[in-house]
Amino acid sequence: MIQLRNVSKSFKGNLAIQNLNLEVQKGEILGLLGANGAGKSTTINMLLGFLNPDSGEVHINDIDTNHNSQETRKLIGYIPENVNLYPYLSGLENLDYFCKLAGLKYSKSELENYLTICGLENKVHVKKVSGYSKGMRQKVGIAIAYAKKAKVYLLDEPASGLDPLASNELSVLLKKLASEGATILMASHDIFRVREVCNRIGILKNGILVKELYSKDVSANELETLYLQFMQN
Ligand SMILES: Nc1ncnc2c1ncn2[C@@H]1O[C@H](COP(=O)(O)OP(=O)(O)OP(=O)(O)O)[C@@H](O)[C@H]1O
Repeated sequence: MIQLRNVSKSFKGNLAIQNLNLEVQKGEILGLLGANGAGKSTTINMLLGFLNPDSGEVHINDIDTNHNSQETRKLIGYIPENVNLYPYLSGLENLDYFCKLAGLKYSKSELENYLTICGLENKVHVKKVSGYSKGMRQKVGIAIAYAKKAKVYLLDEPASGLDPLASNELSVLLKKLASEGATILMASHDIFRVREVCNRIGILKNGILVKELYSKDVSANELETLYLQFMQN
């Protein structure tokens, strides 16, 4: 579970996050929408324990990320927009390497299975990552988190630059992870993808959560209109 309570964060006197209260339950996918500079990455960086809030509390599964970041990071799978992998290793070798770094030793068939579950076609498991598309690298990134038994997934702009098929595959995978009990927060500019994949949506503007709603309560067009209204006011 993710919890932010009355969180504020400023950089050199400029407020990036103002009094943010946000919860994402186990099994839920929350989409954080907002323009450039709204505070989405700052929120994710506080959840990762890379930034400390000036005030308020940030918890992952009831553990404070500010004081126990090593512990909370073990619970988190972080998927940045561009997943960083070793290009001259295969997907399988990358997964093996990152699992070993985390102290996990899996058999080849277990590693293959994680990649397959995360949607990477069997025939490319042993191909060098340098030839992978962005979507394929993302699947390996998610497989690494999955193999590490992440409880919480944080995704920053996951759908950006993906073609519609890859983007749809990502949605299916995230819903599957949530159905297995993962807590997922994704920051995005993609109103339509967020509505399609997330149970709940938060709109951030200048570091303030100006709206929270359930995806089922709005059509894509209504969400777009609402979002634009907030951005223009
Ligand atoms: N390390 C930093 N030093 C100074 N200012 C920062 C730093 N990180 C973020 N900011 C500022 O905090 C505010 C929020 O930035 P943040 O990167 O969280 O927004 P964002 O919603 O992720 O934007 P984008 O969609 O462009 O990634 C912005 O005004 C940004 O300039």
